[in-house]
Amino acid sequence: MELEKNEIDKKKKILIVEDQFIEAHDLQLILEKAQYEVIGIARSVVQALTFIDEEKPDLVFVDIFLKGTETGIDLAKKLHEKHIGFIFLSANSSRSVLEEAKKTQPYGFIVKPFREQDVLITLEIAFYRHNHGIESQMQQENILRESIDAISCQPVKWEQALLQLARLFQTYIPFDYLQLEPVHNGYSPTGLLRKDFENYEIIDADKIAKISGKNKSEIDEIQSGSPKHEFPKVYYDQSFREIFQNSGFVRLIAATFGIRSFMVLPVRMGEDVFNFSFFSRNSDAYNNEHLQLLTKLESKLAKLVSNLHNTKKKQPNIITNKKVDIDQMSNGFSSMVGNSQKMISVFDYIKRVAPSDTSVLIMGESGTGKEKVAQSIHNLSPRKNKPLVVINCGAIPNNLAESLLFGHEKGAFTGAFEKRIGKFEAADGGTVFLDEIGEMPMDIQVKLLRVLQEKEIERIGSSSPVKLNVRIIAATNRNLEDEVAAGRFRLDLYYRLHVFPITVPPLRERREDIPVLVAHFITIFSKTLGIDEPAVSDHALTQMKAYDWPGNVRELEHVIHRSMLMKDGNLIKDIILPNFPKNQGEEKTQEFSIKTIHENERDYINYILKTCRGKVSGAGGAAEILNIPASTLYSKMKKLGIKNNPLL
Ligand SMILES: Nc1ncnc2c1ncn2[C@@H]1O[C@H](COP(=O)(O)OP(=O)(O)OP(=O)(O)O)[C@@H](O)[C@H]1O
Repeated sequence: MELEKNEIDKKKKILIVEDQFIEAHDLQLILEKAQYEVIGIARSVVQALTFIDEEKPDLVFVDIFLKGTETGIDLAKKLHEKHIGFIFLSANSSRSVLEEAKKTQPYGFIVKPFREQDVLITLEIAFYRHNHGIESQMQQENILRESIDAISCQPVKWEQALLQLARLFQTYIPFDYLQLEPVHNGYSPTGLLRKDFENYEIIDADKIAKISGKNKSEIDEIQSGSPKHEFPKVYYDQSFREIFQNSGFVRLIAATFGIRSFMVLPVRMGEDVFNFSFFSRNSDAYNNEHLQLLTKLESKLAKLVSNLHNTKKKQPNIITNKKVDIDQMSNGFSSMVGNSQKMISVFDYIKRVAPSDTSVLIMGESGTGKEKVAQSIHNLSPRKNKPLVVINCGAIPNNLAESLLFGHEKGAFTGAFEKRIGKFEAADGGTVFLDEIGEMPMDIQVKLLRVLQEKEIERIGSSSPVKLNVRIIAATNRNLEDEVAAGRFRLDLYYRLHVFPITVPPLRERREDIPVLVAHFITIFSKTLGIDEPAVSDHALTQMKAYDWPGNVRELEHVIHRSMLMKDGNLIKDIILPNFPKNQGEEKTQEFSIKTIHENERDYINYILKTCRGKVSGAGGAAEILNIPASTLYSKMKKLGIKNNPLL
């Protein structure tokens, strides 16, 4: 960890925010002994902010529970906005507090009473994460800059370039609808609506008119009557509700595509302004980091737009409203399928993390596809032509673990007749996938930490370490935080691995994926069995969608295999489902997670009503936004059992 040691040599400035005198003092002694400069001890958030303004600290230790009206979590939110790293100190590790605290993105947690070594290791990790964060932000910016330049220089059509841009942005700034629109020249936008992981539909003004049921002149009017965006801004929660009320245009887009947050960057090109608007169906899709990244790209985007605009003028006959396959390349996803929003997010994360050397921690229940995710990351990385070595940490006998992972020299122990290369060395240049990392023995965890930190291993019986270049991907179906709390997993290792977490959702939370997974497994098994692909009856599909899938995708795979062996003719009529009691050990949210049209309609009306604070009729009311008479809305609400609460 050379980087951290050098940084420590520069005497990092640390602020302690802790109202317990003895604990604050102990911490100060530990830090000063380790050559950190403690700039002060604040007893409250107000005091802390004064210290922060006067002497910008490099890192802050924050007690979660502080005297006064504001807690350590309130301070953490402010530190996050100021890009100052912080570590929480807490005696209380209740899950709800931990969840709240985690949302503020701390660099670490220390549970009181703390030991000196816990403090120092957590600090090292914190500085590593801080530097790593800055590094990866710069990497993202560089990749985007270069790629936008590359798109600008290509002699491609306007829509093709936009699709490339959408694909590029999606990895760094997620969106469901991206719109590029000149501000002064009437309403002639080009929008891209995400259909699934790789497909976008081009939406122009005619299409918006068609989908929203308004004519073009009405839309022009809405557009010209809506406030213009002067500055780059993120709109979510309250600010989204306000702009929703004030801007007919935002209401139109939100109602047409089910949008709940957005971010806009006005790109200036001389007198002209061109808005880049990213819309999402998630209410918390965008943050200030996204905005900063986007703002830094303004000049590149201006150049791109002026190039594209010129191309567009020369090509009046562009084809719009066409579903375009954005990525003709093979996607590298190790034959993973899924088109639910949740799996599309997983694919986005994979694509984003694959090119770097960042460690990845994949979490999810057994059989959800964690190993597939690891394979995909490897296949999409520059290491793809080097080995991917899979190690099942739960299956290694304790006494053999070290030799198996790190190798041994000849004669290192009784029975070591020959020198043996360990799994890590075998993966040099490639990736090590540590499956079931939660089951790794404690003494091996220490050695793994060393591989991660110092990038070297030592074979048993050898006194000289071997330098290694491996990327670590780990997976677990256990809750590692619980394992840490129970003393079975090292906190420092957890933080080292948790740099880029990906959670693979259980199948019961993405039942929309069942038809594509079924089709996928049918194709595979038909090939191996040498038979024609059978059809699946509606009844069988309904059975599968209603089942809880405690064994996730692996269980679905087995069920399809069994059903194909027992099928009647060329049709799978019934599915033989294992006799698991429903809800076994798992929380069950709904009988069917795929919603009916009525349920969707009810959710959407409820959402609009909430946005309009319960106002049904008149200007700015839900009926106006939904573009239906108020009487129709009232009868729909009655039919769908919607009770309006004007205080919402
Ligand atoms: N999205 C997917 N598309 C296609 N096949 C999948 C998908 N997800 C999982 N599978 C298949 O389901 C089976 C289980 O997947 P995998 O082994 O990756 O799960 P896992 O989460 O690593 O399981 P475990 O926790 O038991 O190690 C495999 O045969 C895999 O090919």
